[in-house]
Order: sequence, then C-alpha cells, then structure tokens
Amino acid sequence: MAKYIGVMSGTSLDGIDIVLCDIDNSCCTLLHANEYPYHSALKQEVLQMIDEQTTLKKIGELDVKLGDMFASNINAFITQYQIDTNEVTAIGLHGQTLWHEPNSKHPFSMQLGSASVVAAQTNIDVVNDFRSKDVANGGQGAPFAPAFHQFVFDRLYKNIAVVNIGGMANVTLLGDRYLGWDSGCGNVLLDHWIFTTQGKNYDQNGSFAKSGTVNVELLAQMLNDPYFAKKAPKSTGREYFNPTWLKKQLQDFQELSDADIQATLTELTAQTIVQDLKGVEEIIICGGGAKNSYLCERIAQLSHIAVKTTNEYGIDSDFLEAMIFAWLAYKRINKETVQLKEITGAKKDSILGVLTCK
Ligand SMILES: Nc1ncnc2c1ncn2[C@@H]1O[C@H](COP(=O)(O)OP(=O)(O)OP(=O)(O)O)[C@@H](O)[C@H]1O
Ligand SMILES: CC(=O)N[C@H]1[C@@H]2OC[C@@H](O2)[C@@H](O)[C@@H]1O[C@H](C)C(=O)O
Repeated sequence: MAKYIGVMSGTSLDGIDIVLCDIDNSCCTLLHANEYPYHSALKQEVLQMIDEQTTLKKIGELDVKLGDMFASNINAFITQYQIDTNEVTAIGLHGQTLWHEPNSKHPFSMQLGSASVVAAQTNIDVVNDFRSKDVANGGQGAPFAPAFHQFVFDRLYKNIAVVNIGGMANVTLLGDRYLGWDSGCGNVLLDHWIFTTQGKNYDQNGSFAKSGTVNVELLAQMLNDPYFAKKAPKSTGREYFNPTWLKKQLQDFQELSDADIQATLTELTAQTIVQDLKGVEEIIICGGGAKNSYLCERIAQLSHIAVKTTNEYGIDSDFLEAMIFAWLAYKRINKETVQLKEITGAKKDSILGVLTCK
C-alpha cells in the first residue's frame, strides 16, 4: 500500500476536495477527506475567463493563482491531519477545467493550477494534466470516473449504474458491460438559476424545484438539444451547458415562474440521466447531486430502479471524485495504463498524467 493525495475542483466551482488514500492494485482506502473553500475572487475570474475573451498574461497568472490556492489548501489539509509528507508518494491534481474541446480540429482539454507551484509549495511530487494524452489519442479526455468505478464496484457482479452528479453528470454502466459517458448537465444550471433568482448557491434538497411545476413544452425543447441524442463517446462542460444555453432555451418562456423553471431544469437532469440507464438493476449515486433528495426521488420514480448512494457501499459520495485523482496518480507513478478506450473512444489505453518532481 502507498499513500496518495487526490485534489479535485469540479465544474461547480463550489469547493476544493482533498483526500488522502492508501492504494494498491486491489483497493483504494480513504484515510482523510475534507473540502476547502474556493476563493470567491478566483471563482469569478475563472467564470469570466470561460465567458469572455482573455489574454495570455491573464491565463498565465491564473495558472499560478490557482496553483497557489491548491497548494495552500493541500498544506492546510496536511497540517490538519498531521500527515507525514515523506509518506505521500504523490499528489494527483486534477486542476480547474477552463476549457474542454475534444471534438474540434485541434482538440484539447485545459486544466489550470500550476503543478510546479504545488510541488514547490508542498514538497511532494505532483501528477497533473491527466486528460491531454487521451485527447491526443483521439479520445474525449473524459469522463475518467468509469475506470475508477470499475476498479471499485466491479466486484458487485450485477448490472449497476454509477451516476456522478456534479456540475455535469456522468454515468457508468457495469456488470456484463463496461460503458460510460457524460449524460449532460448535472447541477450547473440548477445552481445558476437559483443563484440568479433567489441569491442562493444551490437548491437545498431540491425544495425550490419541488415547489414548482414542470413545464412540459420547455422540457421537451431542452431534451431536444442534440447533445442528449448523441451516441457515446461523449463529454461536455461549462463551454456548452451554461447561462447562455439556458437564456436561449427560455426565450419563448418568459411567463414561467422561477420555481417552475427550477422544477423543469431538475427534471431535465433527472430525465437525461435515466434515459441513459438501460438494463440496470441498481443505481448508485455520488457527487453533490446525491444530496438533492428531490432529484434522487425523481431518478428513482422515472427509472423504477432502486437508488442508493456510494455511502451505502462505504465510499463517501462527496469525495469519490477526489479519490479518482489519487488513484490516477498511483497509476501514473506505477506506469500503468488506464482502461478508458471503451469510454473515451481513444485509439488505445495510455499511461495518463504528467509528473512534476518536488
Ligand atoms: N444538500 C444539497 N441539496 C441539493 N444540492 C446539493 C446539496 N449539496 C450539494 N449540492 C449540489 O452539488 C453541487 C456540488 O457537487 P460536486 O461537488 O459533486 O460538484 P463538482 O465537483 O463541481 O462536479 P463535477 O466536477 O463532477 O462537475 C453543488 O453545486 C450543488 O448543486
Ligand atoms: C473536462 C472535465 O473537467 N470534465 C469533468 C466534468 O465533471 C463531471 C464531468 O464533467 C466529467 O467529464 C469530468 O470529471 C470527472 C471527474 C471525470 O473525468 O470522470
């Protein structure tokens, strides 16, 4: 067994998840986990950069600022849990996705948060830039969660779906198959709508959505978006499902109440997940969406399948994504390929990630 730190900050920009795991070729045990706040000024800078034109100077500076933020939170985590850094083999740093464009002529997936800054400030080796090699091999560079879901849940020996509902949502089908893709938007539009209309960061337990009524015309129009009909491999992000996308969808629905729109967006997330789950005996949910009880209730009602969270299998649903990057760092350090070509469409499985020594 060897110890690895995993660091994830996803598309919701709600916080930085940090974990310490003990890993070998058969298991990944979570030893410590915590979430640290995202600097609000940096969050605004990231959102602005995704929306607007920028400069090379700003990109370079943001890379360092995010690196500083990750490093200071990793150091706080190390102090809090009295971790002996000599015992940590490496940090798996996902970085902040700024742009994910795997389908263009010059495809790329860009995560910022300088590995050199993190290695220098923590004095631990860092593995980052996990997605570029898969993209270079013709893959989507996402989602990577299915490989870890397979590592952890394949031993259940039944047809299950593992559904990660973060800013975006992705599904993994395991059992007599190994499939996975991003189903589309998870919480990103729900968070945006409740923030714009009610000033809240998210719809706690889905209660605002529950107070509204789904508008079937708006739902049908949104479900008609070509992303949902597209066949795997497919992945998506904030460059696609964002406030501009929503504004366009709402053009002919100005008269709807805020609660009805929240209800319709929640239904969109639930339906686009459920339509991807064929031949499944059990749904296991993780990510922040697992705490949206109304969303989980809708997924259970629409699918007629038992819904659990990864907590029921001893894996904290809030920290599974960070565990993925601790495990991917373990795979990189041991020069093992990651089985993802079935998921991402890459022409081969590769060793993923770039190592920056301390
Ligand atoms: N109690 C709750 N009720 C409803 N929604 C919740 C609750 N707690 C968290 N969430 C939702 O979960 C989101 C955060 O999820 P998570 O941390 O998995 O996102 P992420 O890491 O950015 O995702 P990803 O990288 O997978 O897109 C919040 O923005 C919010 O929408
Ligand atoms: C490009 C990017 O950062 N994608 C994230 C995002 O968040 C969820 C979904 O969209 C998934 O594709 C991915 O993250 C997880 C960890 C993954 O690679 O499986």
